Amino acid sequence: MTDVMKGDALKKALADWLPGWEVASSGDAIAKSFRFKDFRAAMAFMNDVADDAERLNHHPDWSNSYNTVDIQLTTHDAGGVTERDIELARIIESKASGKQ
Ligand SMILES: C[C@H](O)[C@H](O)[C@H]1CNC2=NC(N)=NC(=O)C2=N1
Repeated sequence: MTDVMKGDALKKALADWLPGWEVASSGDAIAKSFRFKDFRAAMAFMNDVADDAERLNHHPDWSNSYNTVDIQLTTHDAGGVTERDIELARIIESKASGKQ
């Protein structure tokens, strides 16, 4: 199983790779809120990411309200943030870019 990332190592990974992502208050997840043009754009984004989540067998914890999608990523099996979350977050960044 992949190692859980914590503390400064996790903060550095976010600073280096994932602008706007933060460690959730629980410390067990990384989080970012995305805002799109409208509800349809938010749904299109979620469907787009869903295909990658299935392919990776790694799924976001997320919610939608109109044009906003709040995302938390954690590796449930490991009980914290792992490289798999960083990988999915990077995909999410690329899918969101230019659409917000
Ligand atoms: C059985 C199945 O492989 C696991 O439940 C997968 C599915 N998707 C998952 N997604 C996430 N985010 N964390 C997991 O630990 C996880 N585990």
